[in-house]
Amino acid sequence: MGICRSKEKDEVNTSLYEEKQKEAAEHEGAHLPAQPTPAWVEPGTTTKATGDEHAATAKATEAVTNTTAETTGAKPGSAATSAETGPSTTAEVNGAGSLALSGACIVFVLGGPGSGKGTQCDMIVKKYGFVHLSAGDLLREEVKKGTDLGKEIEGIMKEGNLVPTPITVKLLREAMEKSSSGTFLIDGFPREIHQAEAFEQEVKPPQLVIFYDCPEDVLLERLLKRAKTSGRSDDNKETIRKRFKTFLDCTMPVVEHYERQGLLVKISAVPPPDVVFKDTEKAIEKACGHGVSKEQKDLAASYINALPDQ
Ligand SMILES: Nc1ncnc2c1ncn2[C@@H]1O[C@H](COP(=O)(O)OP(=O)(O)O)[C@@H](O)[C@H]1O
Ligand SMILES: Nc1ccn([C@H]2C[C@H](O)[C@@H](COP(=O)(O)OP(=O)(O)O)O2)c(=O)n1
Repeated sequence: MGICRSKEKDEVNTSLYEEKQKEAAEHEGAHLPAQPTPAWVEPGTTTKATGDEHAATAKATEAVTNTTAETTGAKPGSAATSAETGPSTTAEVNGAGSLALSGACIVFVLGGPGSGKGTQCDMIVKKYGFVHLSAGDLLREEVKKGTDLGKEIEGIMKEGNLVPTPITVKLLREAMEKSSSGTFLIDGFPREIHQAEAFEQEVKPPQLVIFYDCPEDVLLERLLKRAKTSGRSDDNKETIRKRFKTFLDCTMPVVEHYERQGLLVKISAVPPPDVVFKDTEKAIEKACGHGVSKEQKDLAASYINALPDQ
């Protein structure tokens, strides 16, 4: 294995940062801002950094913690304000998970690279009006910004590896908090057990986990076809092979984890999209009810807009 991140690998950031802070204070009297402890790290449980592999994580997570406070406008009780107020975290402030999202209906959408997660999510949104959040898209948006953090993320994705959990969970939680909807499709997440634990602690557990099952030869063919138009730097043969390995090593344990919990619905992703969608519909309606369709929402909005001003 070796390419999956672990809770310990991400915790390493905290200890590296603490070491840097101490060094700076000792040698120059310089002061680095306090770093918020990730919600799942208990005080005093951080592990020691052991190699270069950890340095990349440290740099990337350090960048995200620094930009969090700058970009989020530091809402009360958010991870951003905890940078200023010490050890309190979102989970501590709100209890287990985010209070604002406690009533949300969450569906995780998993499957190998190219299994059709995005395709099915688009169809679900059209029919049921969920908010679709793709972890990969959120990370690619960061890359597009061209920031130091974006460059770090780009390097990790090009290698077919997983971006540190604190970064992905932060991006997802912020996107969820910005939305007024209570129903979310979280696509391409969690990619490893550690991500599932962090999300469940910071936000809440999912109602349903859909797994699109597809053999590698079919996935490869689809991805190579998609590569002609996607413009994605990770849609090349070498990176695709690495992504398959990451999926088997890191994400399949997540699939098995939710299967044991009775939350998983496994759907064959081999047939054409509309056939796959028939099974998708059944899974969604069983777990979340029919919800409010997009048409119903649009209709309601048109009535509200037509009301005369008070
Ligand atoms: N059921 C399917 N049958 C054939 N091709 C599909 C199917 N679902 C998706 N595709 C195609 O496969 C490629 C990968 O689909 P996408 O939805 O981007 O996958 P993912 O989000 O899982 O990476 C796309 O080019 C898409 O058009
Ligand atoms: N939870 C996640 C989701 C995606 N990533 C990174 C690593 C993945 O190879 C890339 C692309 O993921 P995305 O879900 O967009 O695409 P594929 O399912 O691989 O086609 O993003 C991550 O590190 N953590």
